[in-house]
Amino acid sequence: MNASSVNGKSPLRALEQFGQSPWLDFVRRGYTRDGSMAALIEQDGVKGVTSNPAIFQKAMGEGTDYDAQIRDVLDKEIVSAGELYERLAIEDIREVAKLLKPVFDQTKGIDGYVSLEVSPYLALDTAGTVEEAGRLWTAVSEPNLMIKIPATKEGIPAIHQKIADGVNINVTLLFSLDMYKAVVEAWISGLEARHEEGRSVAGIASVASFFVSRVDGKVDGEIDRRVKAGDRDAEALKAIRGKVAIANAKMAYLYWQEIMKSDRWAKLKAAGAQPQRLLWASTGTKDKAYSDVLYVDELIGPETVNTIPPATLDAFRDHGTPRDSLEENVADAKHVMAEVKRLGLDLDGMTIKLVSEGVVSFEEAFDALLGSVAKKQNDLLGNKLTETKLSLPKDFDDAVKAGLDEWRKGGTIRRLWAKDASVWTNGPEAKWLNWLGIVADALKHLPELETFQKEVKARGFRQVLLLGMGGSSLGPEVLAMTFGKHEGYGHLYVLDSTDPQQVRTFEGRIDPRETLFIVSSKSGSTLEPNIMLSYFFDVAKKALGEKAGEHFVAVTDPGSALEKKAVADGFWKVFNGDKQIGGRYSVLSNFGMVPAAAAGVPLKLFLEDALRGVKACDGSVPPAVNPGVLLGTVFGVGAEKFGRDKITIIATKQVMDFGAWAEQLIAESTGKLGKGLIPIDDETLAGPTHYGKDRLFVYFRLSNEHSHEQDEAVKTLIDAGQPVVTINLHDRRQIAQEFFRWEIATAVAGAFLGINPFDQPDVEASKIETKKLTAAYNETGSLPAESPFATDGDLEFFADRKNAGALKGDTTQAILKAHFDRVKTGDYVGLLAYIERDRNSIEWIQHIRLAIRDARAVATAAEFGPRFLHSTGQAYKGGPDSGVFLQITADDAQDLPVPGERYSFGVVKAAQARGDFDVLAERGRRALRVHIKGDLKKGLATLASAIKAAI
Ligand SMILES: O=C(CO)[C@@H](O)[C@H](O)[C@H](O)[C@H](O)COP(=O)(O)O
Ligand SMILES: O=C[C@H](O)COP(=O)(O)O
Repeated sequence: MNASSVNGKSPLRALEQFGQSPWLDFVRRGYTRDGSMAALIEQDGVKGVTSNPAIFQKAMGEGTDYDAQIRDVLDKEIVSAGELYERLAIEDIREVAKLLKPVFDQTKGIDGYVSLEVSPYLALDTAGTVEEAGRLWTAVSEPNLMIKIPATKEGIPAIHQKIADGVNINVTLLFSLDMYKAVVEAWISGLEARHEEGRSVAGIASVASFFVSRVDGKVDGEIDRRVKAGDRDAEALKAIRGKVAIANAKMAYLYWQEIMKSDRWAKLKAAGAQPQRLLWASTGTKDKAYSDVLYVDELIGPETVNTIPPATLDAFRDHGTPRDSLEENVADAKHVMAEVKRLGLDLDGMTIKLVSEGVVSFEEAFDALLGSVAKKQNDLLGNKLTETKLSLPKDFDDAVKAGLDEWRKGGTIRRLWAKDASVWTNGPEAKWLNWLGIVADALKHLPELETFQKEVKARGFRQVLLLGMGGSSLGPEVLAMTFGKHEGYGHLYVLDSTDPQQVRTFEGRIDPRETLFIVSSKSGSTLEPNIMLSYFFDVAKKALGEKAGEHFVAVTDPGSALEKKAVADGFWKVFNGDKQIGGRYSVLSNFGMVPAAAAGVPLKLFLEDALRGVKACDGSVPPAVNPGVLLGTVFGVGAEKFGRDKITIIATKQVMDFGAWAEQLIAESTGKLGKGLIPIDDETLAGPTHYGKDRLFVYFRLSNEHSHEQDEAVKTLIDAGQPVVTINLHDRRQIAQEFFRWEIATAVAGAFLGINPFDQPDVEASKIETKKLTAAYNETGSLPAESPFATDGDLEFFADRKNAGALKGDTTQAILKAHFDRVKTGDYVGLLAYIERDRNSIEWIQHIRLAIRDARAVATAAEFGPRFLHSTGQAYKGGPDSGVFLQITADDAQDLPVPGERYSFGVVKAAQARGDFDVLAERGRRALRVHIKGDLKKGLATLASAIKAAI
């Protein structure tokens, strides 16, 4: 038996004789399950348990204790790291609560509690704390649970509220007498509020966790600093070293005794309330010069709790000195406090600092904890998640790490999820963020989509033709290209052009009698889908008569002109979008899901994959392991710090159309105010010498495709020091994950660039210019006259005065040479072709872009109008002034009328090209338009030779 035993009991067991309840400041599943915790309760008289983020970080961050439950959860559900942590923590807390229940019963609810802390991220958020405290209380649902709320300024009203709600509360991070007084007030007034409302105040337990050792840590540090600096009060300072924390705690106890004598308390006590006890926390000795049981020995007194970490508990059991120490030497304690004042030690300032440091250190512990949980989750999910590998030069990699840490410290991904516009420009961003919740929403409405899918199948459509632009067409196009045709469903075609020949080609691919037409337009007022609708409705009417509407479905925002038209024309169905989701962020909403349903894509599986992406990018997943933040940080840091703003997307064959969607997302979101990222899609891979230092490569790779050659080529780039992000998809369906991940990444990159990633001012500008021109046409029957500044055979050259002035020359080659000679290192060349996007023209434009890239080692973009106007067009006009553009227009061999309009498709396309050019010119961009007269094929061939000769 130990020398300090009392009445034959171990020092630990003896504490109860002095009215103190020892609690254990520790939780770990293995410890609970292997009987160790039960032994402490039974043999050592431990009467309660506390947890905190740091404790859980140690428990969950190491070992395999939690793997079985993690596996079990992941088998059944798709969850975020935050949700997973909560499941684990709740299970731990419930298991401990069960072990402590006998103590709770025996002590009639005085002891036997286990504490679970609200997220430290909410420490400065009253409403969030109130909500989470209530949620955790309900989720654990054990009578002997205490919810821990920190004693911050914002925590105080939450404490009041939750006590009034009848929740057991452990107030944590309490360092000063003043704050303790505020806590007591919150507790007592919370009970009073209940009492006044006639609700019972019995059985509501509370402790105020007064932190001890950290106070000495802070004060002693200051004392040491002053002594070292030769302070004239050095001796007096040394005399109180290691004594302030205990004296401070004793002052709190004196205050508690006063309260217990107050009339306010007497009333509540008479009504059956139980006192809020002081709990000594942070009682492990940090300074090795002191006794390892100092903060237990000296703070023993009636109606108190000491929550003791395991090592201190062992030490106290071994050589603690139980005695009534708390009320001992009170005069000395007062003297110490007086000395603190006299010696000018700023205890108030230090305790304020301790609170904020305490919050930060719990946040950091929580970050680490969630990081470990996310990592474990990723490991266990394996191939169910896409995989990302960064191959960045050292300085780039370091800057990315710094950027991620900046996001971690700022809690920025949580702020993004909370729709906090200060992440970007403090502008109207918050109202464009409903895409964050759209997948969960779509899953809720799955039955509606599945019914539609069944009906489509039952009606036996053989083709599905989607009419839409940009955000309304590019996502569906990825689905069509990536997933192909599904048995029993029609082939999905996506038309996003006003080129008469292109429209005609699509018309030739369908039979209106067996086609389902999907007209997609968020605004419902976009020119292209409206005229495509007029045209194809006419086509359908001719084939189906009055029943034409039954072959049409509209996807549009509620109340749009398209919705009205759809109703008036007897469309089969109208699906609504969400007005708080912009087009390019809408693929996982009805804008992607309706065509997916019509094409027979397995919706549930697709959305579940999308949900995996959502959960992986959740606000609870720390930046370093959050795939969205990671990619966005690489983009943002690459552009801002290294000038690597050409996001060059290399993809394996089966997933290559993703680039066309990503291109719009990136360019339209970030390319504004002279800043931005320029996506370079589908530019065939070459050797390192063809690339400048402005590139960042993303290798989007379906792992089961045979892409050995591409892999090797990418490796060569990495070896040559080019930065490459490799994204491995294990299944095509994981495109769904990547959709969401790239949306987050774009929003994150936007934050790094300091722009609003949800508007598109310059796209609007060209729409206005086009409208002016088509309106003029409707009035006059022709577009405003224009004349080329030069003509060479079948090629005519147009430009604004400034560009024309810089492009002097009589021959095609001379003009083109002058134009391409304006290309500098770090620039990119954009070929903007307003012609039919068919195999020949795609081959032509690819051939030319590669020739330019190889001759000038610059990035190239090959785009078709008017499609790109709703996509990269934003960045070309609003982004960095590093683009050199060659617009290509041509005579239409055969125009196509737009039913009900004076203008034709050809006129619209011409107006769009001119509107586009006018805005480029107005923005001072280096641009030239070449118009091919007569035969297109011949004209393209002439142009190709001239370009090659000019570069
Ligand atoms: O607040 C409670 C109990 O209510 C404790 O769990 C408290 O968080 C811990 O005692 C401290 O965080 C431990 O502090 P320290 O030993 O790291 O200074
Ligand atoms: O990216 C969006 C396009 O500009 C089309 O807009 P919309 O869906 O309102 O027709």
